[in-house]
Amino acid sequence: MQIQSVTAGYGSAVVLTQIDLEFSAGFHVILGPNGSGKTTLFRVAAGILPPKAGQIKILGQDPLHAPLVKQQVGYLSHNLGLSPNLTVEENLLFWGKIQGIRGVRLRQSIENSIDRLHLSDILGKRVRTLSRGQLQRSALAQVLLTDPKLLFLDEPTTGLDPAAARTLRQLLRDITKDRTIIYSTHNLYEATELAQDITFLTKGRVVAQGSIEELRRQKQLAHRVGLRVKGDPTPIFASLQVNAQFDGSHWVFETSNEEETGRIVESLVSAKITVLELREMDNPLEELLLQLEEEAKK
Ligand SMILES: Nc1ncnc2c1ncn2[C@@H]1O[C@H](COP(=O)(O)OP(=O)(O)OP(=O)(O)O)[C@@H](O)[C@H]1O
Repeated sequence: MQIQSVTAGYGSAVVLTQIDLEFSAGFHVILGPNGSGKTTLFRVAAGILPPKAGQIKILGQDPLHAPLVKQQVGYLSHNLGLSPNLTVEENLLFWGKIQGIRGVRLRQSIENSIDRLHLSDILGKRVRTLSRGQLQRSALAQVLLTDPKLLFLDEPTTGLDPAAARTLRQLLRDITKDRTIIYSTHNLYEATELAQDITFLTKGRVVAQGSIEELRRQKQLAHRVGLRVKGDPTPIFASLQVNAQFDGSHWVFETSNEEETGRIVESLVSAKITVLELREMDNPLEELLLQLEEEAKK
């Protein structure tokens, strides 16, 4: 999907300014502070909110001129879009009919959704009686009913316990193939785990985009690496001019990229130092987010 020179907002207020983005099949994460415009970007990109300027292309078509293309779009919003007084199954049936699915095809789609999202135990429950995790799963089942090729998921794991969030992430990984998933979250661990690339929004503008490695290079972020070893690594660190500090369990040092880390580990192993553990000491996205927020204040 493509977002071309888009400016958008509400009434006279401009929220997004000159956004140019292109997303191919795969998993794309949008990060940004509260109010930076992530939901607004989703609403414009999904063809719900018309842009003030610029153009959206979904599978090559502008949803404002070719509204049928919106059938290829699934959008899981903050409010989840379920009717509270209907049961989960009634919601699925109702949504399927609104989307023009009927008969055997509707039954099959509902069964697929029930299977994928483990809904069989709660099918007969009224939505207003569901827990947060059950709500999220039901809403996602509804979104997936039409088998959309383009999925917008606005903070889908918010409010889920760690096990439920992990289950949902696993499911999303399973369905990514052949789909474009655009995903917003405030959870940096989740972003690191899932993202093929990351787009940072600040004050309605794209301030950085790329894979984590690309962003690290662009913003010259150092890797802070911790090594737990058996043996004395200090002679090797000295010969490689690595300034490593022992923090009580790990030798911690900065490297500029993964290749350099690899060379240090190889040297240690060649010198018969056993490497018990290698870990990244900081989440690079956290560093990046803080750096971008600082830059935005200037
Ligand atoms: N329906 C609306 N009418 C007017 N202004 C709105 C509307 N929805 C959002 N805004 C404003 O647009 C700006 C961006 O909001 P948006 O919800 O897109 O941000 P966000 O990055 O998704 O935030 P969060 O991380 O808190 O969910 C905010 O200043 C918000 O007040």
